[in-house]
Amino acid sequence: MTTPQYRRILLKLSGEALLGGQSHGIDPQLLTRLAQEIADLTAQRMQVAVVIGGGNLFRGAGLAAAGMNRVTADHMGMLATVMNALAMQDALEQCGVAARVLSALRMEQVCEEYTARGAVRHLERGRVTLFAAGTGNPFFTTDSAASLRAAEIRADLLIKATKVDGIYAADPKVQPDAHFYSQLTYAQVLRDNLQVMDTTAVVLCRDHHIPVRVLNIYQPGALARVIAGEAIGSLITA
Ligand SMILES: Nc1ncnc2c1ncn2[C@@H]1O[C@H](COP(=O)(O)OP(=O)(O)OP(=O)(O)O)[C@@H](O)[C@H]1O
Ligand SMILES: O=c1ccn([C@@H]2O[C@H](COP(=O)(O)O)[C@@H](O)[C@H]2O)c(=O)[nH]1
Repeated sequence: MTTPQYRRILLKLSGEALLGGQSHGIDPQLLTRLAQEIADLTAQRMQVAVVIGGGNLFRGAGLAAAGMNRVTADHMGMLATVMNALAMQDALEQCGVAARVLSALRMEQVCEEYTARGAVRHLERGRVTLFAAGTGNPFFTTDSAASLRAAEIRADLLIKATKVDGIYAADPKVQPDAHFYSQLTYAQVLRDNLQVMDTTAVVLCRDHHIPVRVLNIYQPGALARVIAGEAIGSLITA
């Protein structure tokens, strides 16, 4: 086993990718595989915090485009992230790993309320912490929540596990021949308006010196390889 290159990471998992091959909900096999990969990291004494998006269930912008009040729509989006976090908490527990969902919106019958101190305490005790309900505010995304939480808990690295292999000069789903970047700066991502992560998230990571690695969620073993120091996907640094 190689020595981990990081002590505390924040892993942002795409909600939409959790669909796997399904038309809605969560692919149970994909969930179990991801939970096992997270469990493998904790076995190396890594502290792992997780943010899961809500794109497999609801996105506020999509609901608002269909006519719903945007704030209500974003509340639904945030609740979707709570459901995904609860599913991952269960999958982790089935792998024998202690996990806690900490929500930015209070729902004490369901999970704990997020506080930075509470999160760090859980992490230091070896529990995977799942940050749910985004930032707790409408008009934000879970990418922004991931960078905010990464700054609050002083994560060494933010990993964005998404549906593409990394960062390209343009959306590879639109331009399949777009140039792939293995490493780039926060300034370049912002200047070229690369849409893989929203601007707020990139700026927060830049201001708090948090490197960001973007990789493909569908690539089994990618997390362990990154933690061992392999250069998979794309790395954003200063
Ligand atoms: N320059 C780019 N490089 C890489 N991907 C890009 C780029 N521009 C746009 N994208 C798109 O961004 C998507 C990832 O961003 P998005 O925020 O939608 O994430 P997500 O990981 O699916 O999150 P969620 O489902 O949780 O909202 C990729 O699937 C890709 O199609
Ligand atoms: O801080 C936040 C984070 C998220 N939302 C809403 O949730 C959905 C799902 O998140 P994704 O990042 O799109 O996966 C998002 O579309 C927003 O509607 C939020 O309001 N505030």
